[in-house]
Amino acid sequence: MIHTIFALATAPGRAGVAVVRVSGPASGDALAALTAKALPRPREATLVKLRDPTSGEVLDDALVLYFIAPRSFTGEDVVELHLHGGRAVVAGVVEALGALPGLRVAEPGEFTRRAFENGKLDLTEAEAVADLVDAETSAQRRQALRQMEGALGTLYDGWRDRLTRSLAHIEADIDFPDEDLPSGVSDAARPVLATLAAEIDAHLDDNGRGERLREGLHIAIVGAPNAGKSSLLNALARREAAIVSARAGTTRDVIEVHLDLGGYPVVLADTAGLREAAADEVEEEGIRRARDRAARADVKVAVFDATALPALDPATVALVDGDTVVVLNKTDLSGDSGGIVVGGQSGLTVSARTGDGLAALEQRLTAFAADRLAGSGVPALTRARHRSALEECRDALRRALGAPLPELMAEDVRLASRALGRITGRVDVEDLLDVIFRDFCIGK
Ligand SMILES: Nc1nc2c(ncn2[C@@H]2O[C@H](COP(=O)(O)OP(=O)(O)OP(=O)(O)O)[C@@H](O)[C@H]2O)c(=O)[nH]1
Ligand SMILES: [K+]
Ligand SMILES: [Mg+2]
Repeated sequence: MIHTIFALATAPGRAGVAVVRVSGPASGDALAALTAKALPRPREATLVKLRDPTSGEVLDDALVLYFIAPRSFTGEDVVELHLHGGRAVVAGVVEALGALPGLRVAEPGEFTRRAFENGKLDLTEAEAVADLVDAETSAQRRQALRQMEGALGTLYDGWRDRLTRSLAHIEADIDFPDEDLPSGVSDAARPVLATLAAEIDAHLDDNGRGERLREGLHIAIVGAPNAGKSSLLNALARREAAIVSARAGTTRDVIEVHLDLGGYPVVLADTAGLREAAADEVEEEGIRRARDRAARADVKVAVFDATALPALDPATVALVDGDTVVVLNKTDLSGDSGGIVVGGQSGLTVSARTGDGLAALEQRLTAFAADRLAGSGVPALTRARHRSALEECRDALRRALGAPLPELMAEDVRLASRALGRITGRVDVEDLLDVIFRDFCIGK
């Protein structure tokens, strides 16, 4: 029996409106039970009193919508209850729904999973629903919307169609080897497979742009103790996220803030000051974490202290590379000391205290973000899951191209096609679904 599921679709807590979603064959019955009335016309917002079916007590004056299968988000009968967003209202309605026969609370992602199982969405589109709900910046929103509209699914399905046609050619070769077919039909498949392998390679070779756009560009602030790293993080975040003090070795744990730089998501990390003689094992661990974070960051901000000039902290200098923005801080104290050049890069002069130079620093970081995350209009793969399936597909194509017999070629083309099909969910993906939909929150 298919259960009818329900859940609060909006964020929990007080709000102007809260939406409870119900999906499944008993949705209409549930609505009728709560209203003690005939069902409203489908897809037409209707104001009704919702009552507890047992006690008859009025729970809310609500706007309700009724969708009949298959014309709904999940492809099942769906009811949406737009309630006044108070905790007691929501609790009362949820409790009343739970008491009805055949209804149960939805699991995380279960609405979207049902939409997938009913053919309303492919897997990349379902994943995009989660990304859209999680999107914090405009670039993330655009990527999620594009994927939700099917940009990735269409690309992968198109590739899969080409493989299917090639496979037909190869199989013709196997089935009718003696017929007078134009010399070696499977030879005709070769250029098609080679082109596709090259296209997949180009798609994979994107520096993880789409995945990074989902997660944010990682920027690590590094420098000697007291260079002003935490002050700089706070100034960029426009809040006191990290403790600042005149004592060297203040910061130990890595402190992260999420920023929106020109529409690009950035995870900015403050780290412990680098020095040889750590005060204790806690600071030592902090420095280890700082180095680890610097090594994994997409971009580093190397902070030097203008009051320490002409000395430049050697541990920080050693970390400067092509992915580093060099910054000279505390220029409010140093008078006209001139700039610094580290690793061939002239440093930006800033003051975390007065805010001087911070706009230029933000611009430089935004340019890094745009360079790493901006798309060229081609949809980007957005998950490690897509990447590994595409690599599997490409490897199978390579094997197919080197296959000595049409039978072996056909087998590898089948494997390549299956790998593509798993991305969109066109082939057996039962084992994947729990993992994919587990990341959704309840009500999606
Ligand atoms: N005048 C002036 N003082 C600053 C500036 N930036 C930081 N400071 C001061 O320098 C001291 C150290 O600043 P922090 O931000 O704690 O330095 P840090 O690099 O995070 O230090 P650790 O966490 O110990 O490695 C504090 O007293 C700050 O107020 C600046 O631009 N100008
Ligand atoms: K400090
Ligand atoms: Mg600090």
